[in-house]
Amino acid sequence: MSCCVASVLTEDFIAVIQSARLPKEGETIHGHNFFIGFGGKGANQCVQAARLGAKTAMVAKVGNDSFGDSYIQNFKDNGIRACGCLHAGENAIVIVAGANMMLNKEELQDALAAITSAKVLVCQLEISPQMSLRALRMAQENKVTTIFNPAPAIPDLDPDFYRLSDVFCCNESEAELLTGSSVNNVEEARCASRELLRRGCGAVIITLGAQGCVVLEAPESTSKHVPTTPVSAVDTTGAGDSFIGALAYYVAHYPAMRLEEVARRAGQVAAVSVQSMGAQSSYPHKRDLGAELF
Ligand SMILES: Nc1ncnc2c1ncn2[C@@H]1O[C@H](COP(=O)(O)OP(=O)(O)OP(=O)(O)O)[C@@H](O)[C@H]1O
Repeated sequence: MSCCVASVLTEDFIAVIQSARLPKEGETIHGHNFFIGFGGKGANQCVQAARLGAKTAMVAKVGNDSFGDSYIQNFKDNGIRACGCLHAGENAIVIVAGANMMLNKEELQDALAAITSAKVLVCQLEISPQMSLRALRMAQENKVTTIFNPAPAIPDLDPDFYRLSDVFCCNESEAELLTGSSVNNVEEARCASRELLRRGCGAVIITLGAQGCVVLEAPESTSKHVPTTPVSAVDTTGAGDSFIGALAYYVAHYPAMRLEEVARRAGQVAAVSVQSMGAQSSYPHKRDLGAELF
């Protein structure tokens, strides 16, 4: 039976509805599966990194309500240190994200120890761009490897984001918005990666769904196409976050590994995630994956 999956992503939650086909405009049809799961890009990325075995901390702001409480509980259930805006040392990976744009610089300052003692910091654009930039600066000044995911995408990205990113990782549509050129295939992704690298990042990864990703590292001028495992995809929601969470895990745990190999392994983790429904609900644990990935 053909199957459609409609996913509604809010910043914090994801609703997934499965039906035989998509409804036409104005039409009501029956779905045969519906569930709500936890979401938010930063949260997804953090959960994936934690499930692979990384010690993770989340710098986030959640509402003071039952949704916020269950959101925090979900972090705890996944072994992630989180307490609204948290203070923690000794984490391999820190993810800065937020349920809203209200995370302020005092709260970020409270997370300084967590950020500067981590091996890797991952930021997206779920908090205000100024707070993301500030967090990236804190990391860079303390030699913490930075991974920046320019999502949700904005066209007029502050140029400092490129200079503060050791790894700048985006998908096709984000690359397209940022470069102004179409990115629909490997060749176009290679061009876009050159343009993004030129803006000052240490490396660029552009993910291409079932086609894997393109990796370009400074000072190289030749990008690498890293194919992914062909799988039968059920629901690709959150695949990009699974990829980034895994990327952070491998960068933190295998610092000497070539980025191309890191991306190959992250792609294999994400390829597992597309074989079941939802975002976090589909993310594999280390125990679910082959020993060759570790
Ligand atoms: N159909 C697929 N088959 C195998 N691997 C896939 C498939 N779709 C995605 N992946 C893996 O997941 C990675 C990220 O996917 P993609 O480029 O679609 O991210 P995305 O557009 O940010 O996803 P989303 O917005 O749904 O989270 C890919 O580089 C690839 O490794």
